[in-house]
Amino acid sequence: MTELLTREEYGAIAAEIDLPAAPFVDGKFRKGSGPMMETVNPATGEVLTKVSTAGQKDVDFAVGKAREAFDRGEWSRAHPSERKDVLIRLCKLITRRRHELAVMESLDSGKPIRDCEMIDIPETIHTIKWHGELIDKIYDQVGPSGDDALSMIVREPIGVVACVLPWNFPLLMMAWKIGPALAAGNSVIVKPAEQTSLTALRLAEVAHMAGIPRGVLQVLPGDGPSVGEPLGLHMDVDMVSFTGSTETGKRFLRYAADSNMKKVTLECGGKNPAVVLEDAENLDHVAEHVVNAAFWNMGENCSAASRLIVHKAVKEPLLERIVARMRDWKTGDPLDPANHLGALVDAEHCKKVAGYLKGKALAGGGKPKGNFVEPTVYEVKKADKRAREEIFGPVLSVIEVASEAEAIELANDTDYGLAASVFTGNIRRALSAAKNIRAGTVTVNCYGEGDIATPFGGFKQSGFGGRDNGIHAHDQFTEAKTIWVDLSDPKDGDLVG
Ligand SMILES: NC(=O)C1=CN([C@@H]2O[C@H](COP(=O)(O)OP(=O)(O)OC[C@H]3O[C@@H](n4cnc5c(N)ncnc54)[C@H](O)[C@@H]3O)[C@@H](O)[C@H]2O)C=CC1
Ligand code: BAL
Repeated sequence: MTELLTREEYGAIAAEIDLPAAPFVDGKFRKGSGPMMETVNPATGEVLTKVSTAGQKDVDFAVGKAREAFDRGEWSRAHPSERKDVLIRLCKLITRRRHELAVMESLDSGKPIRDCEMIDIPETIHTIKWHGELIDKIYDQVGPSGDDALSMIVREPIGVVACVLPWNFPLLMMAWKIGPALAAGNSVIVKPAEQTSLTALRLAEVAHMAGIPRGVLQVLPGDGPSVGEPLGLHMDVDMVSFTGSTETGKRFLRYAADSNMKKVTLECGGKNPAVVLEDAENLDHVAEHVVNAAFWNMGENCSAASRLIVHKAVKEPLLERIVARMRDWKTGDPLDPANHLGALVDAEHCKKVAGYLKGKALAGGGKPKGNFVEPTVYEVKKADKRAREEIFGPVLSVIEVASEAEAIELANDTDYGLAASVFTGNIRRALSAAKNIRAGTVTVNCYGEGDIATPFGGFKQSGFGGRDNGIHAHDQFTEAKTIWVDLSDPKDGDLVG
C-alpha cells in the first residue's frame, strides 16, 4: 500500500521540484525549434514553467536518431532478458522518485495527489514491469507445415514508433505505450499532450539513467499541429499509437494514408453505460461502483461511466444512495490528500464541461470555481446531449428504462463502444448483456477496466487497430513474420515451376 504524505510535505516537494523544460532527444534535453509554451497549474493558474517545444526540424532529427538507434541494434537486437533488466531498473528508479513524479503529475494536470500516489504511479510501474517481465518468456510459433518444411511465425519490433498521448493520465498512458513498445525492441518517440509534458520528460530522463540507449526513448513536447501532425505524416515513422479524442484519432488515419501507410492504433472516446437492472443485488455496492466510475479522475476518463441506464423499479433507491455517497467525494486542492477530485485540466476544457451544466441537478450542478467542477448528476431523456456526447468531466446522466431489452438497446445506441457494465443478480441476464453490448470491456456487478493483463480498447468509434495492455499490446507493437524453410533434400529436386 502506498503511503500518503501530508499536505505540507507535498507542498515542500512542490516548492523544491526541478521541472524539465525541453525536448529529450538522443539522450539529452535540447532546446526545441518551436516556441516556448507556458505550462500552467490548472488548480491555481500559476505558470509552473515554460517548456521549449519541438517543431518539424526536431521531429526530423528525432526520427533520424530513432532510426539510427534501431539500426544500431543495441536495444532492438538485444537479448530480451537484457531489455527486461533495464526496464526493471527503470521501475526501481520510478519507485525511488514516486513522490516527486506524483507531485509533478498533480501540479501539471490538476489530478488529486491521492490518485497519483495510489493509482497513476503504481500502475505506471506495474505496467512497465509486466511488459519487461513478459518479454523473455514469450515464444514464437511453429506453423502446421508438413514434413518437408518448417514454418516459423516470429514477431519482430516494428521500428520507429510514435506514441501520441492525452492529458488525462499523462504518465500512465505513456507507460501503457512505452512498456510494450520498448520491451519489444522498438525506438519510441513520445508526444505528450501540450497541457501535460512534464512527467513524460522526466520519465525519459530517468529511463536514460536506467540504461535505455540514446535515441531509443525520446520525448517531443508541443501541440498537435506542430508535433503530432509531422509525426503522423513522417515517411520514416513506422507506427503511431494514439490515445485521445475520436476526431484527432481519425486524423491519424488520414496522415497514414497520405504518407507511408504506417500502422495506426487508436484508443479514443467513450460514452460508457452502467446498466442497472431491477434485480441488481445490493444497491449500496452498485452505488459505490457507479460513483467511482463516473467521478474518478474528475470524469476525465475515456472509460468513465457517464450514462447510468437504470430500471425504473430501482431508480429512486439507487439515486438516493448515489447522492449520499457523493458527499464523501470532496473537491479541492489537488495536493491535499483528503480530496478525491482536483481541477479539470485547463480553462478551455472546463468551459466545455460547464456548457453541459444546465437545468435542475439531482446533485451538484453549481458553476465552476476556477477550473473546479463539483460532481454532478442529471436525470435526462435519451436524446439529451448529456446522454449522447462525451463530456469528459464529472457529470453523470441518468436515463430510466422499463425493461432489460430497452436497457441493452440504449446501451448500444451510441457511436462509441469502449466500456460498459451491467448490474444484475441473474447470471443469464449478466452474460446475455455482456455478449450483446458492443464494447471492448463489459464488467459484471462492478465497474472497471480490467487490469494490466487484459486487453483495453474500443469497438466502433472508440478504437481502431489494436489493444493496449496484456499480451495484445505486445502484438500491437510487433509485426508478425513468416519464415518458411524447405526441408526437402535438394538432390530429390523435382521443383516444377
Ligand atoms: N480517449 C481519451 O483518453 C481522451 C479523450 N479526450 C476527448 O477529447 C476531447 C478534446 O481533448 P483534446 O486534448 O483536444 O484531445 P486530442 O485528441 O485533440 O489530443 C490528444 C493528443 O493528440 C494531439 N493532437 C491534437 N490535434 C492534433 C492534430 N491535428 N494532429 C496530430 N496530433 C494532434 C494532442 O496534442 C494530444 O497529444 C476531450 O474533451 C475529451 O472528450 C481527450 C483526451 C483523452
Ligand atoms: N482509462 C484509461 C484510458 C484513457 O482514459 O485514456
